[in-house]
Amino acid sequence: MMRTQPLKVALLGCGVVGSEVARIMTTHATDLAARIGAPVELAGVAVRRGGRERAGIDPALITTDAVELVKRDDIDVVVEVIGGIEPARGLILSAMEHGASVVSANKALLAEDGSTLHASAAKHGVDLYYEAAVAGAIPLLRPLRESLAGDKVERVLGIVNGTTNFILDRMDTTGAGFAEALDEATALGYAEADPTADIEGFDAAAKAAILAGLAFHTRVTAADVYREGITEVSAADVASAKAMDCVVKLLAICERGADGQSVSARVHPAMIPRSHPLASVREAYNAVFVESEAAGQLMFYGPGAGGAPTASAVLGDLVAVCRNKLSGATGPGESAYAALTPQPVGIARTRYHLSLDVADRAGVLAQVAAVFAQHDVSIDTVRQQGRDGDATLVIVTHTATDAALAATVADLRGMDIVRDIAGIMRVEGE
Ligand SMILES: NC(=O)c1ccc[n+]([C@@H]2O[C@H](COP(=O)([O-])OP(=O)(O)OC[C@H]3O[C@@H](n4cnc5c(N)ncnc54)[C@H](O)[C@@H]3O)[C@@H](O)[C@H]2O)c1
Ligand SMILES: N[C@@H](CCO)C(=O)O
Ligand code: NA
Repeated sequence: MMRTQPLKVALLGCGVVGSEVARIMTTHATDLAARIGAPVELAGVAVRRGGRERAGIDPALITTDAVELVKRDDIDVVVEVIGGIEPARGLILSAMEHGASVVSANKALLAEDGSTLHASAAKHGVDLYYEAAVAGAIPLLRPLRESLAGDKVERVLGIVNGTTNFILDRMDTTGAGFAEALDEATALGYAEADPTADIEGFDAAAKAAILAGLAFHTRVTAADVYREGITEVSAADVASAKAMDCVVKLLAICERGADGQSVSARVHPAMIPRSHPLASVREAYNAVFVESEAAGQLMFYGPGAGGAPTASAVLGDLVAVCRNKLSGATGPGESAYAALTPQPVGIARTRYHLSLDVADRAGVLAQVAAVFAQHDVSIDTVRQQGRDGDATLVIVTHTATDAALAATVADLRGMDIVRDIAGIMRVEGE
């Protein structure tokens, strides 16, 4: 039975994502009503600066006073697509206090202070959904929160930032350096005017924190995530990867520790074999593997950004929270019961690629190998290229801890026979 009284939605922010949310709410109104069981009505749109016409939005709905909008008694759901920590956090908390469920796309806020938002949602008996916050349109958080709630997730591994994937893909296909590829990403509208959050890995680290929290039923914040961006990835690194039939990707990796009591989350560039499915993720696409005990390996792939794809995820959440409102229920809240300990990256074990310029004379390889052995870092392969009395040793290790590799590199740097060390990069996916 269709309820005639509409559910009222307040939209906070009308930028890239917000304008698409408003458009889809209008153009799909009949279908949305049928799927929810009641019409949904856009009851107010908060913008930063008024006085501008916004396509398809009744000017009477526009306000520059988000604070008042979220306090309105008649609002059932608040959709927050402003971004950043404040005023988004204050507005969401106020909306919940006034009885509204919240849909947000705000990874920065969820990764910094998701538990405060979840606690407020629980206290006020409302929903907090945020599928759009990680990997845009790709259904990923709901599968983790709901579909896999009966399984035991062991590892989440993926490409969760489209801008950096675009840049690394260009470096791989054209041989361009980082700066040149970034310029192209900016010109094509993939990178923002200030690309820091993407290229330094902050965006991916926020997403990794959210994924780790959901996967392992533990509170994980952005500060718990080890983070390296892609600004130091050189054309030479990409060429070294190619020589090993690998490609460089910015990966987010969330793992349960071997002790069963800890979790590690990290974001860094890594070489992966071209035969690995993540190697075929091109341009600005995202892809995430989830490995769980009973299900095995699952792969989620699709557009991780953009107005319409992100709005698709927001609308899915809007339908879910509206259905919950009508049935008087709420969806899953925060699940942090496992309370695993977030671990520093030093304990994570990965393989490493490094390239050493050394003097080309008898005994050098043995001396270099001895330093690896001293730190219990086992060498998998060594490739030597001679040039003008010097030689380049391209070494790939077996799995080692970050701490052991760092100590090895520090000792190697102190040796007379080692002229330079370059291309230090983790190797994943083998
Ligand atoms: N664009 C994407 O591809 C994408 C993908 C996934 C998630 N997200 C997330 O969605 C959110 C919105 O991103 P976006 O790309 O639409 O950003 P945007 O900058 O295009 O839009 C944000 C809008 O909020 C407005 N705003 C700022 N302060 C405000 C206030 N106090 N009251 C009302 N409006 C205010 C700004 O004027 C701007 O128009 C962010 O949290 C972002 O991380 C975006
Ligand atoms: N800047 C992000 C947008 C989606 O969160 C990206 O490049 O993936
Ligand atoms: Na998503």
